[in-house]
Amino acid sequence: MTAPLLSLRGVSKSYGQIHANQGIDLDVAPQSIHAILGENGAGKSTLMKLIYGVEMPDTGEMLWEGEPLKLTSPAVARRYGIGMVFQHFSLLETLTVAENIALVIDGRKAELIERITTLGREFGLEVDPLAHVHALSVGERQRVEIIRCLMTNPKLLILDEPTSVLPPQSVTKLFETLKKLRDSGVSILFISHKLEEIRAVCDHATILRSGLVTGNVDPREHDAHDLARMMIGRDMPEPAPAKPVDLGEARLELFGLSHQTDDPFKVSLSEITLSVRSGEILGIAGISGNGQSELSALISGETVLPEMQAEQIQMMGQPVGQMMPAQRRSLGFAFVPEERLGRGAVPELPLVRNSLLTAHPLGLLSYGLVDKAKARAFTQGCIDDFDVRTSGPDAEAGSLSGGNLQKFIVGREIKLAPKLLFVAQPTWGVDIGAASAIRQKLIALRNEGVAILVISEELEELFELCDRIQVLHAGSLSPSLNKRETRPEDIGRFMIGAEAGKEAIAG
Ligand SMILES: Nc1ncnc2c1ncn2[C@@H]1O[C@H](COP(=O)(O)OP(=O)(O)OP(=O)(O)O)[C@@H](O)[C@H]1O
Repeated sequence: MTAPLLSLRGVSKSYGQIHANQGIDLDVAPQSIHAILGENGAGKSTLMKLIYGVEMPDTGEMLWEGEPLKLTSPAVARRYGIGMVFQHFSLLETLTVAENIALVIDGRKAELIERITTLGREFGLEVDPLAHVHALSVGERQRVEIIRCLMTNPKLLILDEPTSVLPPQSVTKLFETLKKLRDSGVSILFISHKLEEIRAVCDHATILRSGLVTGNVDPREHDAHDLARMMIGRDMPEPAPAKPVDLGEARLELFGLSHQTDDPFKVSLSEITLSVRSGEILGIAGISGNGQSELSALISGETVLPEMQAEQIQMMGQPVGQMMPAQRRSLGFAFVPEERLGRGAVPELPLVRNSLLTAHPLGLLSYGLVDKAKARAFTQGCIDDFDVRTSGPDAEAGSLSGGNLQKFIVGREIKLAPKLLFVAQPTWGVDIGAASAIRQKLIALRNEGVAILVISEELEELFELCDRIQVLHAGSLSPSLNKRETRPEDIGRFMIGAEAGKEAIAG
């Protein structure tokens, strides 16, 4: 290979007892798209933090174009030409694109607008510099983040799971952009759990397992199955088939539910009708920002309806529109919110305390006090059953890697033995092995007669999991589509609103 742009030699980083990166050797070639692959908690984010100067290695050395590299902060990294686009965007919603960029890039406004437009045209990152960020789709926001990074003229661009937030159309566009960037001389480090994407866009892949490099391959020469084996160290389990189950009673029903909002950042819902029965999984497809969070809040009880609409949401045959979340849970409802930190778990609290948030009715309290032994046993059960990689029940939720925290939250809710389970983005950020384990558990629950509602942006996931699918677009829900009679393209048309008003195949 030509002399590397960036080299790491024997780089290690530990957090207390946890060896997040151990003796990492890595060479990133100029003009390459280089994937970093690994299970949840394998150490990918830690490695990126070292390369972007957010953290410093305990031992080992880094070289930039053959010269020793010491990064004491992201500002130093940027001076070398290392840029990073984070998974969670950092744009201010009330400002325009140009104003956001002006916060970090020097230059007169007219000049910045000109540069934003030129870069956009050159790399397929078109976005209106005068648009307010709140009015942009997720794909457009990501383009703004990438443009902002490009305006610092990076030689190395780090993208942390850039496709997890994007609808399929934008993923294809992003890949074209990345190839153009590579051809113009930029190297890209790309973290993703989606093996097919890595095969489509990357020319090199480094695989991490438990903080160690376990492989360096050309991903185009290996199929997704091979890559998965290198990541998890064993073969992938086959998906569990959904058994034919006699459908039972309706456990969640929404009757023509409309909900208006004056908030310009929120979506009003119109005439939402759906029903989930015992023994089935209903999926809600759609690009986020089309009313998913508003619908979730209404179902979970975070948003309570006025009295006249109380009957429009029913759980286990009872009107719940006016009930608080805890009352709904007492009927046998469990919920995994999309946002793990803050909504699904409190980052500063240990896992054992996070168990109590929703599992306290399982006898974890006695006479109003926490039964410590029971709470620990429940938490340890979740950790064991859902293969949560952590030091134990006392670990702070915020110290778990994203995917491991997701496994913990899904596990906690499943262990409540709900009658009705609502999961938003069940495998967001979860690695391929754990994602298939979570899906298997959901299908097993369905086979046992639980009613399950899933919101997901990943069509493949919905096709694997669901019996029926409905698509949410601009606050309206499509008719129910029976999975067996539906193709992904049919769903895709509803996702972009092209099918609105047409009759669909009833499920
Ligand atoms: N600030 C921290 N304090 C304690 N432990 C940490 C910290 N940051 C990371 N870890 C631990 O280091 C290990 C590697 O985590 P890292 O976030 O790098 O994994 P990852 O491969 O990016 O995972 P994911 O795909 O789930 O995001 C994990 O065991 C994690 O719990």
